[in-house]
Amino acid sequence: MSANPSYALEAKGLVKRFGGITATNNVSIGLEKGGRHALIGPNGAGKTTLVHLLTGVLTASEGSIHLQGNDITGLSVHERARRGLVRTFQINQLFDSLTPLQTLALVVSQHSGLGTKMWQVMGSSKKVVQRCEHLLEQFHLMDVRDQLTKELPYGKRRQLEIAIALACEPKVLLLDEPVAGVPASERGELLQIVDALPPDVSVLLIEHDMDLVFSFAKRMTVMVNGGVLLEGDPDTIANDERVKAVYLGHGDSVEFDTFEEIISG
Ligand SMILES: Nc1ncnc2c1ncn2[C@@H]1O[C@H](COP(=O)(O)OP(=O)(O)OP(=O)(O)O)[C@@H](O)[C@H]1O
Repeated sequence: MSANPSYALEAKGLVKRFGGITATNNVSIGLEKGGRHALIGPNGAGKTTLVHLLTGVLTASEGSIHLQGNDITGLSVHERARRGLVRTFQINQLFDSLTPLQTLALVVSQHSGLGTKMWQVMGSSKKVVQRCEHLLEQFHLMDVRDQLTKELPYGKRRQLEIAIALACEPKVLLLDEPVAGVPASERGELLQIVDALPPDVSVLLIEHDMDLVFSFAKRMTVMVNGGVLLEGDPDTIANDERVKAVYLGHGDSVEFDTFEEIISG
């Protein structure tokens, strides 16, 4: 199946069945090159399943996925990441016991094909050092660069997660709930960082926080019951009665309150 050349990432007719449950039902989505696209929908709508299909964690029952015009439907997670499809992950225990500088040195040197003996690499490769410093600055981590990650405030950990993803030089970044669990006092810095992501990186944001969604996205896809209810610009989404009804129907108070505020302007 041919791909639309204006899309960095394009999924067509994705279906995922788990026994009798259809978690993703004929989903098509196109992320423009350099796009800022949000994927929203109530709990159980199928967002996580779709992300797993896009990244290759799950294999689609039907449908196709193209990255930069190339068919990646049958490729592994690793091969998709190597081609530039990167998802943010929660920091694991390995990174917890390192500092942000050590973590980024490890990721950058591995990504550059220099291996994981980071201190040798740090000492010998000016390129790795410069890239780490740039990332630390870009993600507001300079002040905590030498602190153990497990001791960082939660907001800084989330910033490091995005920095790790960017260290892999993605063409497409799947940004998975970047502000989930971050206290209000630490959100401002995180929002600035998300806003300042490089314009040439196409971003698909999966998020429940409607303030972030509406301040970030130029396009949105709303999923319900495994399918796409509507795709459009933020105004179209905010003013659509069906979208409003979905959020009302699910009675999710946090989403409903913020959504109502946005709709009522
Ligand atoms: N491995 C699985 N086996 C069976 N059913 C599954 C599996 N994974 C997901 N589902 C079902 O698919 C549907 C979609 O779930 P999914 O987690 O993708 O939704 P979601 O939109 O990400 O929800 P949330 O916002 O709560 O994370 C749900 O009904 C869920 O129970």
